[in-house]
Amino acid sequence: MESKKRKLITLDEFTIQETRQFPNATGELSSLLRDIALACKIINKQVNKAGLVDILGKHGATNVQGEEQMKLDIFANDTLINVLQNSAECAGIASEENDEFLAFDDPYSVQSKYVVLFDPLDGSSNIDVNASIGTIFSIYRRVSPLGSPCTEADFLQEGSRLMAAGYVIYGSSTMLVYATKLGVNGFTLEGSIGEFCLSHPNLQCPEKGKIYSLNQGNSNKYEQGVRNFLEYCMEENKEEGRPYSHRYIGSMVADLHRTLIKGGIFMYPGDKKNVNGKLRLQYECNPMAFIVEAAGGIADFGNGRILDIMPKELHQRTPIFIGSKQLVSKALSFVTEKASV
Ligand SMILES: O=P(O)(O)OC[C@H]1O[C@](O)(COP(=O)(O)O)[C@@H](O)[C@@H]1O
Repeated sequence: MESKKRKLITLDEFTIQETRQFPNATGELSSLLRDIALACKIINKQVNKAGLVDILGKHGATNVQGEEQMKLDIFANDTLINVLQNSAECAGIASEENDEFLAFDDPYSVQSKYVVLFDPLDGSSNIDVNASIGTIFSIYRRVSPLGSPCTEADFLQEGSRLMAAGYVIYGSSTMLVYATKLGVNGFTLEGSIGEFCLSHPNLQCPEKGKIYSLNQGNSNKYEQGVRNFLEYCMEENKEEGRPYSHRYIGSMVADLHRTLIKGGIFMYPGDKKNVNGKLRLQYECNPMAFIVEAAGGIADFGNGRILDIMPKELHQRTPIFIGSKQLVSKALSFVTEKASV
C-alpha cells in the first residue's frame, strides 16, 4: 500500500508563514535565510561530487586560526560571501576563514539591519574521508547606525542577542536546521525540486540522553572533573543504563545534530594546553547554543551559559558542554572549569 503522500512545505513557504505571525515583520530576516539556503545548495552540489572534481585536499593556505585551509573551505567561503554580498539583506559578514569582518558598502547593504557570521565548512578534517560535514551560520541585528557600513561591534554581541542561527549538514541526506525565538525546525533537501522541505517540525532536544561525545584521545589533558565525568559515563550501573555509549564523528555539526535528535552530551573542554578548548565562540558555539537552548537543551562553558559570554575578539575560543538538560547538568556537577572567557 503506497504510504500517504504528505504535503511538502518548502523553506520559503514556512518562513513566509512565520513572518505573518509578526505584524511588523518586513520579511528581511526570512529573505536572508533563503539566501543562506541558496549558498548551501551550491556548496552541497560540490560536496556531493567532491571525489570527481578537483576540490578535495588542501588549498595550500592557512587561516587566522593557523589551520590549513581545504579547497572546499575556500569554495564554501567564497560562495557564502558572493551570495550574501548580492543579497541586499546583509550589511556584512564575519567568517571563520577570514581574519577580519567584511562590511558591504553598496547602497542597499548599508541599509540592511542584519549581519551574518558563519563557519563555511565545519568538520574540515572529515572532507577527504566522506564523513558528514556542515555549514554553521548565525544572524545578528546591527547595533551600528543604518545607512553607513557595519562595524566590528555588530559582530561582537552576546549569543543571547542572536535573531536566528542554524546549520546545514551534508550527510546521508542534506538537512538545514534553523532556530529563531519561535523554535527549531529541520528541512531536508528534496533533490528533484532543489528545495529544502519541512521534515522535522518543532525539534526538541530530549531531556535525558545516554550518549557522550568528545575527543577521548585528549582525556589525559583534561582537568580532573572532566575525567571523573568520563569515568561516571563508562561505569557499570544497570539501573541508570550506564555505561553510556561514546560517539564522536569529529564534525561539530554532525555530533550536535545527533545530540539534538537523540539526546546526550557533546563536549569540547579546555585542557592544560588550550584552556579555552578549540571551538570558536562566534562561529560554532554561540549558534549551536542558541539552537540547542531553543530546543529545550542547555549549553555551558563550565562556569556559565555560553550565550551570556560577552565576546572580546572575533576568533576567540571557548570550552563547551552542550545537549540534554539532565546529562549536561550532571557533567557540570563534576566540572569546575578554570577557564575565564
Ligand atoms: O579533531 P578534534 O580536535 O577532535 O576537533 C574536532 C572539532 O574540530 C572541528 O572540526 C573544528 O571545526 P573546523 O573544521 O571548522 O575547523 C569541529 O567540527 C570538531 O568538533
